[in-house]
Amino acid sequence: MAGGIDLSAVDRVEMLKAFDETGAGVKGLTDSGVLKIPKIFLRPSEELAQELTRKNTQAQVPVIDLSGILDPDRRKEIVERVRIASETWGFFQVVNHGIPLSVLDSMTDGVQKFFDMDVEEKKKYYTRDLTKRVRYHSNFDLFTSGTANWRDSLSISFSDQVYSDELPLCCRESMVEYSKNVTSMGNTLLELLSEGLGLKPDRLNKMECSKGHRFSCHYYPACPEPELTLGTTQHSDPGFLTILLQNQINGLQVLYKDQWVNIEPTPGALVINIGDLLQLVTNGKFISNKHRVIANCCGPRISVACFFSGPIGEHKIYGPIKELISDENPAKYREVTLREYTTKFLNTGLDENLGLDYYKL
Ligand SMILES: O=C(O)CCC(=O)C(=O)O
Ligand SMILES: [Fe+2]
Repeated sequence: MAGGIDLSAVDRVEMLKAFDETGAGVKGLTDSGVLKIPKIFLRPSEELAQELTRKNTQAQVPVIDLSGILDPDRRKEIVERVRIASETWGFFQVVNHGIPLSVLDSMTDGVQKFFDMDVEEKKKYYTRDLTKRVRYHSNFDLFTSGTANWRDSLSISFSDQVYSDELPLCCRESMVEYSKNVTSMGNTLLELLSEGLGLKPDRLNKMECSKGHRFSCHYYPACPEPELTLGTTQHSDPGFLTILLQNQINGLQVLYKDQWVNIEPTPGALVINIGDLLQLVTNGKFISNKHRVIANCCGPRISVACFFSGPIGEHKIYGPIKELISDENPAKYREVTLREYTTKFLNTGLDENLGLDYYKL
């Protein structure tokens, strides 16, 4: 696809290759002082035209206070808020979640340190080989998407075993610490979500929804023409659940009632969202909502998305949970192996992905 701009497909591929070969990413462009963004980042004009009418500055994503979660009455309240947010927004922020602010700050500092390294140092990790556990790249879907995004990323896959000596030294300790904390929080959230579905607290964890997680550490440099591009194209997340840490620079937006709503950075808060696989196993009760990141004239914006996507690379099958379907409420989605599902996601550009529609019955 040649995107919606005046560029032949051949020219476009050449430009993408030239950009990719630098290994310097979008940060390299801003560091070199570009004043105009290269054509590969330009969004189609019809998409830009829609922007003017699609903003909602009033609505606010629910913020849920997790303090007192072990007290039975308080827990009921929290479960109810989590349920409502998951059925309506598919997004919420959590505060008083128990992860110390120092652990969050050290994680974003670690990401900053990684991207601040010399290009030659960073290049040691620059790869599009999906079998690598540590991958630094700009736009995982650079060659499959219509428009490139104004961001670079460092992607880390964790399994039960933590391969800490493979992690870049500048952020190793903070990543391992954050990974421990976020794993335990993922389990807690899946318990709350199970209870919100009227199921036993361990139901989703028993399905191994929180087994195997991956960090996407995004770096969004300041952009000289932010209104012409995006930090992240609109999409829904493919996994079960995402826990997102963001620094204090705005940009994340969620689509609510067909309008974009800002998710304001709140110190110490984490953003939680339901992914496509959780929508699939809950038979559509919880929604995996579209979101995106706008580009910004100031920066860098740093975020760390932690995706819980089930046991990586396995043939495990997921479909709507039996207790949630009935004659009146039949299965809306077919069963799918995790391998088929993941392969499909990774081979499709973010802006071309049909999400769950592909698995609808
Ligand atoms: O950077 C962000 O705030 C969001 C990133 C995101 O949506 C993703 O990695 O799936
Ligand atoms: Fe996302």
